[in-house]
Amino acid sequence: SYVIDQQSVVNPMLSQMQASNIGQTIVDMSSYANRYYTTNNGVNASNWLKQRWTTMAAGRSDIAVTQYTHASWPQKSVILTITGTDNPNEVVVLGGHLDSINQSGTSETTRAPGADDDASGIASLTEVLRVMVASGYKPRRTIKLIGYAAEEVGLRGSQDIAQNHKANNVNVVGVMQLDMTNYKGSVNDIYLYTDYTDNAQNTFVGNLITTYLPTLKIGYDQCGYACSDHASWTSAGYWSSMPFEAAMGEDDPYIHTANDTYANTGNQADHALKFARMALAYAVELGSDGG
Ligand SMILES: N[C@H](Cc1ccc(I)cc1)C(=O)NO
Ligand SMILES: [Zn+2]
Ligand SMILES: [Zn+2]
Repeated sequence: SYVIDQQSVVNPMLSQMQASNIGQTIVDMSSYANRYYTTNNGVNASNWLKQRWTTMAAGRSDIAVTQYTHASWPQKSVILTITGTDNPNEVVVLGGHLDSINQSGTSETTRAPGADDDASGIASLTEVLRVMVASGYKPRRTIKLIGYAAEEVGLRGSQDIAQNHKANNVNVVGVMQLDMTNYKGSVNDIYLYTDYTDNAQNTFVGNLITTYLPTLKIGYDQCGYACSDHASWTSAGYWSSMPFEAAMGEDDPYIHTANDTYANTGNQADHALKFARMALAYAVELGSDGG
């Protein structure tokens, strides 16, 4: 049952969230030539994120940051775990992918800044982390923030991780994917994709938006294929949602090229801030349930 009852905790946190912080993370991540899953740049970008999240979690003994080693390529996924206080076996997952790609082929020096795809999603999650730590928020359930490796080459990092959670019978109660959050290509603000996701959870996410972000307009659409890491969790039997920046065909036209830059999303992160706020509400409302 998706009860919305944490207003006194969520609303003060929402007002602390700032687009400028999201923009800085996008700039930092897109400064690597690329974040491709097989390059040294790609490996270094993963290590950068691990260090960044580790620094942000300093002082919190309930927060651990690890890298997930994938057998057949060098770029690691990054997993931040906030262990729940009295209901830690129930797990809430929020993710985005840390890799990038250039559709013409990506070698060590090929330019693939991936500012929107998907530094924007990682940056949105990073702002969620910053505000949760600043507020001293401690969830009852365990919350995991995941930067997946190798999404662009077949959702491979999330496939490994989702299947690993399934094999270990981890009770993941919900998954949210943020892949491309900063290019406002359509009339509505947040588009909930209805294929390869869970309908009941999508309804909950819609209710979170109307409750906490009432000025935002919600759209619905379908990818028609497994278009991001949420599909790995769905195929492992978990409930996932994929809030996306635009309607199909109206998304960022620069993705998978050297022109997927912060400048090409207007050197601002106002659109991504909507997704960060939605993600915070999702994390706290689901994370605060006692079981
Ligand atoms: N294909 C996806 C992005 C993507 C997802 C949905 C739609 I509609 C259009 C584009 C991708 O590149 N993810 O990294
Ligand atoms: Zn992509
Ligand atoms: Zn993507």
